[in-house]
Amino acid sequence: MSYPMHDTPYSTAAETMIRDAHCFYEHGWLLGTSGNLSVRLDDTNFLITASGRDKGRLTPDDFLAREIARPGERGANSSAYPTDPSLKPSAEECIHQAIYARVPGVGAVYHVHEPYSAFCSERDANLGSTRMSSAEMIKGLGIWEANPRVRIPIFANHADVPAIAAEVDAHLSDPANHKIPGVNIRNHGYYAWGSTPFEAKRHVETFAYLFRYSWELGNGA
Ligand SMILES: CSCCC(=O)C(=O)COP(=O)(O)O
Ligand SMILES: [Zn+2]
Repeated sequence: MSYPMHDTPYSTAAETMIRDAHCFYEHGWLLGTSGNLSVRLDDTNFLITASGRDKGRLTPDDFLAREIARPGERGANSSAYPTDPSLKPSAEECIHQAIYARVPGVGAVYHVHEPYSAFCSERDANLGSTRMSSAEMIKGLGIWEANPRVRIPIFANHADVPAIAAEVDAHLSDPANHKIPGVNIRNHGYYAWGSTPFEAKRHVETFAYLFRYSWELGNGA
């Protein structure tokens, strides 16, 4: 399977994810093949990491293109882009599908296994969300209001991943829930998205700071 030439949406998306994944890996947020990344290619397709790859050492051969499902549909559609048929998409593709289908203008979805998000999810499971209380860093989520009241929702980590995706899909079917560009999966890790890969990366890093801040401060309420 030949990798599309340089300076195509496919090659640019792959190169961006290789670079961003390496950065997250160095932080310790993608250890042991954990996490997955995707970038939109056009109106109807995105490029996603193949399942089980070393996210610290991704190569251009570790991605495959998928078609975006319609809202509420379970997506698992191959794409018109050339894709090695032996590659298996991320086991969590359906969560990426729900985010692309429900949130208008999403250009990238990044999922990391960052430890403080897991600590906070255990502590705050009974509340259903974690309060993000560092007012200055909340600006990194694109929220600039004074005294923002920001909480990131926590979803159950069902063994059946499509069941997680169905709950994320239901949550995002309400546009009022689009203000926070992320969801946390209990004792697992979080998803963050943005209109571009740059913005998705900024949101991943901002959530990492905010979860650690919340945990270190012991601020669970
Ligand atoms: C040790 S990682 C377990 C699976 C997971 O949660 C994950 O994020 C990676 O799954 P993928 O199929 O995308 O490699
Ligand atoms: Zn995961």
